[in-house]
Amino acid sequence: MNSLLVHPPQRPIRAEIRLAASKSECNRALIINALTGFKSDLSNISEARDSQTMQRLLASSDSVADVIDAGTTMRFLTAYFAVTNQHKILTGTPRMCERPIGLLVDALRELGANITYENKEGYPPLRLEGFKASESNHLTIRGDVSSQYISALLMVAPLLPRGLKLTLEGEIGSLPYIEMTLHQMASFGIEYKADWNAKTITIAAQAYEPRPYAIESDWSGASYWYSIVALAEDAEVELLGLKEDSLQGDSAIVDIMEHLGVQSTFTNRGVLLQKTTAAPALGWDFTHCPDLAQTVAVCCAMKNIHLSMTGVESLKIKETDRIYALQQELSKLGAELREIEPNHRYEVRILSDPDPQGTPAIHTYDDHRMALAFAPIGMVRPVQIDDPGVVVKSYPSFWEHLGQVTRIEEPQLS
Ligand SMILES: O=C(O)C1=C[C@@H](OP(=O)(O)O)[C@@H](O)[C@H](O)C1
Ligand SMILES: C=C(OP(=O)(O)O)C(=O)O
Repeated sequence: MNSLLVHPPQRPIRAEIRLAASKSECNRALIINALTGFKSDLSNISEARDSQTMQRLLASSDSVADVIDAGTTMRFLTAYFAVTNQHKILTGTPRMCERPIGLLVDALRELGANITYENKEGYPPLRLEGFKASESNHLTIRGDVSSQYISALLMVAPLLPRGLKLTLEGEIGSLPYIEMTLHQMASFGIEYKADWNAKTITIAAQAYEPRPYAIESDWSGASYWYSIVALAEDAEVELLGLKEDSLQGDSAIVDIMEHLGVQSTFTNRGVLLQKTTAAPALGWDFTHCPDLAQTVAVCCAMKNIHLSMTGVESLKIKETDRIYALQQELSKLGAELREIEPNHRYEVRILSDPDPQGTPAIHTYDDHRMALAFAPIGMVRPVQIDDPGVVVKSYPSFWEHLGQVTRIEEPQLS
C-alpha cells in the first residue's frame, strides 16, 4: 500500500474512538517493569510499534538490539542495558543513526558505563560493554536537547549504589515527559526530590516495587481527532480512555483546540469533542508539547488561522526534520511556514491555494506524525497520503478508525 486517498465525509460525523495506549507511558512502564524483575502487572500495553519493539527487546537475549525508529526505545534501553551490565549493540534505522545520543552516552560513561560508538561519535549504533559504578553520583546534563536522555537516567537512578543527583542546565524542554517519568517511578514505590527552581532531581538508591499499572490512552493520537472535528463541517467524537488529570503533556491539545473551534467535555469514559467557534489567530509555545506542532500547523493552515509558533527547536532532530517536512508539504496547500526568528519563531500563513480543485499528494518522510497530521485535511478536500503505513509507530489502527467516519481508498492506477 503506497498511498491512500481520504475523501471528505458525506454525512455528519458521529463516532466513538478507542485510541491506542500512549507509547510514552507504555515505554516507561515496560522499563520499570523490567526493573521490578518483570513482576508487575501492566494493563493496556500499547499496540504502537515503538512499544512492541521495547517489549520484544527487553525479553530478548540477542546481542544486537534494533530499535527501528523509536527514540524513547533507543534512549531508555541504552541506560537500562548499560546500568544492568548487559553487553549489547544498540542500533536502528538510518534516521535513528542521525539522531544525537552523545549527551546521554557522556552521562552514562560518567556513571561508570563502558559505551563506544560503532560509527560516528555521538550517534548510534552503540556498543555497550559493561558497567562498573563510579564514585560520582552527581551529574549535570543540558535540558534543552531531548528530555528522553533525562528520563532514561532517572529510571535507572535507583539502581545506582549511591543514587543520583541530576542537575539540568539551561532551558528545560518537554518537561511534562520528565514529570511523567517521575510520577510513574513513584507509582512503583520510588521516592524522589525534584526542585524545579534549582533544576535538580535527587533519587537515593532504592528498589522498585512490583505494582499493577494501567496505561492511559494516547493524547498525541487524540490530537488528530481534534483536528478532524475542527475541520469537518459537522462532527461530534468521543475519545475513550483519556483522563482530565493526565500525565501526558499533549493533553494541552484541549486548550489549544478551544482556539481552533473544538470544545472538550470529560465523561466517565473519556472526552467528548464538539464544534464551537474558532479564533482568527493563535500564538503557541510548543516547548512542552513538541509532538503537537504538526497537528496544529496543518489544522491552522486549513482553517486559515494565522499561527505563530515558538518552542519548536527540537523538531529538527525527530523522525525527520519536521520543520523542513512541514514547509514542503504545507506549500502544497498554498500555505507557508516561515521562519521569523532563526530556529525559534515560525508562522503559518495562507498565501493562495495553488490548485484548489486538485488532490494534494502529501509525502510523509518516514514520520508517522506527517501522515497523522495531514490526513484530517480530507475533512475539507480529498487528500493523498503517501506511505500511510508509517502510522504504525504510534497509532497502528488510525486508518481503520478514520474509515469509520469517511471514505478512504487506494488511488486507482491510471
Ligand atoms: O519521553 C517521551 O516519551 C517523549 C519525549 C519527547 O521527546 P523530546 O524530549 O526529545 O522532545 C517527545 O517528542 C517524544 O515523542 C516522546
Ligand atoms: C518524536 C517522537 O518519538 P521518538 O522520539 O520516541 O522517536 C514522536 O513520537 O513524535
